[in-house]
Amino acid sequence: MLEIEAISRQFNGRSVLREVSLRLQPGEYVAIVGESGVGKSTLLNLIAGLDRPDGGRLALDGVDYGSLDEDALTHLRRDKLGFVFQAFHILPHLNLRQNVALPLWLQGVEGAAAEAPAQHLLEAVGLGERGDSWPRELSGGEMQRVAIARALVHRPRLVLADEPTGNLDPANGARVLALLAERIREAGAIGILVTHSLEAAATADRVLRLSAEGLVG
Ligand SMILES: Nc1ncnc2c1ncn2[C@@H]1O[C@H](COP(=O)(O)OP(=O)(O)OP(=O)(O)O)[C@@H](O)[C@H]1O
Repeated sequence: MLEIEAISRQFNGRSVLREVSLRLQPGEYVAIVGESGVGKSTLLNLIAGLDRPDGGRLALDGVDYGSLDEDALTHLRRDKLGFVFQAFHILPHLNLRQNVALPLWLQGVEGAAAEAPAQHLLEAVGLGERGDSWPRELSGGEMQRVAIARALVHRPRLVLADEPTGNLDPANGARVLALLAERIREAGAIGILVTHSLEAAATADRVLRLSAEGLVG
């Protein structure tokens, strides 16, 4: 279970999140919408353990983030999280299959045991023929699909996606959203999709709106 209890975050004395709370059970997939600048990415970064709240509590499967040092948070991210960022963080010196296999390598999975699921995910995002290509050869939308494949390859308990279809045409956008929903449901994972697209949000089970009043469903 993901527990977010009254978390707050300020930047330079300006309050961005005020006592935001949310509880999600395994298998729940929600979309978060809201005006630009309201704090959606800030909230995802806190849930990912990439940033710390100024107040409140976050816990995943009973483990309180506040009790974890940076190393332990890195391990939690490595083992339990799949994150599709707005900037894709694709590594230029690895080919596409290797980029997708990376979360498995970090868990100590090697060789075909990592490459086969990576290839499978590349096929699922429509890049099955491109495993040997290099990131510099890709379009923005192709990079985005590689990032999504990489976020799902290690079957994470918690999938966070920040505007994952921003660079995609409607057909590829729909394909990626269907893949996200399918993987989350199949694995009984928790999914959070941040998007400005109401059409994309509708592919989740529930849509929550973030505003100054908090998250409203
Ligand atoms: N590291 C930071 N330092 C200072 N201000 C920040 C930082 N990160 C975010 N902010 C501010 O917090 C506010 C919320 O930003 P955030 O990116 O979370 O919004 P968002 O809802 O995701 O917006 P968008 O829909 O435009 O992506 C913005 O005003 C932003 O300038």
